[in-house]
Amino acid sequence: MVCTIEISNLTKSFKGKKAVDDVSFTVSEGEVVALLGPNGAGKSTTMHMMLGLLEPSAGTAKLFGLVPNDRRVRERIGVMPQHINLIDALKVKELISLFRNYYANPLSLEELVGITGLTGNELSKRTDKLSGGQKRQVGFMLSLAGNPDVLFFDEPTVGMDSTVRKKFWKKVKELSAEGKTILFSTHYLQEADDIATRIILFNKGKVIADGSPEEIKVNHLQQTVSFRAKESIHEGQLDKLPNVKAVNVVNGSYSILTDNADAVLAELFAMKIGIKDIGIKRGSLDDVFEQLTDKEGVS
Ligand SMILES: Nc1ncnc2c1ncn2[C@@H]1O[C@H](COP(=O)(O)OP(=O)(O)OP(=O)(O)O)[C@@H](O)[C@H]1O
Repeated sequence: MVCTIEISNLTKSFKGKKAVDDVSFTVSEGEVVALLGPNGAGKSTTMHMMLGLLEPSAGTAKLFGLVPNDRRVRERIGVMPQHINLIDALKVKELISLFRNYYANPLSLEELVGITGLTGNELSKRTDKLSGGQKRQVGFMLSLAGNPDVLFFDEPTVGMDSTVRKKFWKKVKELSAEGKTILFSTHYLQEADDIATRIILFNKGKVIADGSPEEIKVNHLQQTVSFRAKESIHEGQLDKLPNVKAVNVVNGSYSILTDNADAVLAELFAMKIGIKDIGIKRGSLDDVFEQLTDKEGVS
């Protein structure tokens, strides 16, 4: 796999406080990576350093082995920032033409319109007459103008209604199928779970988990083993078992929180307490997010 993005020990401090703290990772060609994390976790700051919009306090960000501000990099990337500022005096169509002129091999206007599905009426509007959601669609279009290999979307779907949001992700999936590398930040765990091949979870400026949505769930998610028992269980007996993190009893039904449900079940059977009505529940990505960010203590 060709390494497209290489982040090494990236750090950014604002007034002595670390917004991004010694972050390292690589992204290979064709990956769809979600940067996930609570407000202020450092996602945008990391992205801005990758794009050469912010100078790192320490460490490096390289794209295609080059510094982000290199012209050869700029020609191969497309960016949809969190706050989209369009030139007010221009009509959408004029703005797109302007952007297409920046690139050696731009997509045609027809291709770009086809991708985002804006109507002729919207294309003839001045950009200051667009709604917030329409501005984001134009931002999406502009990010694709140069037919880039790598796309960066910073919280792309904020302000999009559900229809536009669905269309947007459908298109992103198509772009990914074409082999484009895509990096996006989001607060919406469902989006990350549905779209990303990989999630990098940020908290307090650090990467606290990195893997496919499935790997993150398997490696980081605690499970709940629930059961009833024919024999009585002494108080504290379950808490002493090696893989048990917490025990809850409601009306004779036990719930055990654990990282290893198989081991807990083996221990319960070995106790010969006649366990029955056994259930194992593994939570969602939401639970992982809460567990990991809580453990690290979100400020
Ligand atoms: N220009 C700046 N000056 C001072 N502090 C900043 C600046 N930019 C970001 N920060 C701080 O850096 C930290 C990380 O911010 P960042 O915007 O990267 O987080 P984020 O994960 O993208 O958050 P959100 O999800 O809210 O967009 C925050 O504490 C923020 O206040």
